[in-house]
Amino acid sequence: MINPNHPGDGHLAEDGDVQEESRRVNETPVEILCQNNAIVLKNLRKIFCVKFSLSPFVAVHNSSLALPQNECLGLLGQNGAGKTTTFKMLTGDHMVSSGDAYVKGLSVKTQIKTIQAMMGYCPQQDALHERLTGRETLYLYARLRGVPETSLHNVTEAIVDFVTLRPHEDKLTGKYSGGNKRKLSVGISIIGDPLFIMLDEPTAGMDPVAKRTLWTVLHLIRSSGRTLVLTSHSMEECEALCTRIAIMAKGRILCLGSPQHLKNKYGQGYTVVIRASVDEHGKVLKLDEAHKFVVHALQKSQVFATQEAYVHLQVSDSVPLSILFSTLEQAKQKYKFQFYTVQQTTLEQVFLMFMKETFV
Ligand SMILES: Nc1ncnc2c1ncn2[C@@H]1O[C@H](COP(=O)(O)OP(=O)(O)OP(=O)(O)O)[C@@H](O)[C@H]1O
Repeated sequence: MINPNHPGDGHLAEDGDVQEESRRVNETPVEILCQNNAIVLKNLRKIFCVKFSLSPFVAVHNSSLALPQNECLGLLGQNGAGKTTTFKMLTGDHMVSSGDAYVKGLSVKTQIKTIQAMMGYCPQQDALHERLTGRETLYLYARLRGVPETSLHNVTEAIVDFVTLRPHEDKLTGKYSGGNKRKLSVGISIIGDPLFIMLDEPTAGMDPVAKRTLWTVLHLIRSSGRTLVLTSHSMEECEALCTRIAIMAKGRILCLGSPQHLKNKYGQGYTVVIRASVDEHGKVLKLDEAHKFVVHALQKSQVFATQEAYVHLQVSDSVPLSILFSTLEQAKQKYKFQFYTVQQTTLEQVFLMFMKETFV
């Protein structure tokens, strides 16, 4: 994807929605943007000076967006896309190189202390003291947050239940599993009922039950008028929690919108998965022939990924389902593959397609 607006700068193209949002944010005075939005990024840029390298490294290129209160923004992208760097400029962990970001109308460059007082933060690496128990940790952070002594017990008890740490509250955090450490870190971030909650990969390493419980908690928190920003590698998590998703690559926001909008825009059609047969020596049989037959017969389809005995095809929704199924049945008879599945494109597939297109 070539972007004429950024010559020599990675040549990645932002989609129309991102360009429109950037134009709107950059042309509107900050005071007006901040009246209607909880968080505003205005040409936010981060450059790192790299040791032993003459050229500085641009980790985040001029990001601009405005997020209304009571929304949850998900930053998605491959490793090194610039999610954490963007995030850390909002929390004050990284200095901004140029541009600015505003939280409730306050600049992260000049008013970060006031912003931090309104913000809960779950960093990517758990910042826990391993010789304190979970309960002691919550007491410590609640005191630091300024929770009155008389409320300490109730506040910490509620959080222990919220993040399902009751069976582990009196164990030393140094003995916690990775998932329980994440639960405690998320618990710390919601102490004091902050207006803004920043979560860097909040559910990494959690089991599926704990994850879903936490999604419910975060959903409730957002419904009560809080604004959330999270980074995640889980599309399922973004679909469950985020009202807006920004997909990043090489320091740029490439597309922006609600999960449904992104699916409608990029995920039109069906994903077909074919599982080929395998002989007694583990050799995959006639997978190439089978998908070539299907792609040729359907025309509006393409191979999206192959993996051992599986091939994933993207099929346009202009192909009638009757034709799609009869073609797949014919191919199944002809090439004797084990089975096939047809499903509507998910957000995960949108993301993978986007990344594939971006990095070819
Ligand atoms: N302190 C630093 N000095 C130099 N380069 C850095 C620094 N921190 C991050 N980077 C670089 O900036 C780029 C973006 O990193 P960042 O941590 O924001 O990515 P990410 O999208 O959060 O990735 P991940 O999903 O792996 O956490 C990477 O290429 C990284 O190597």
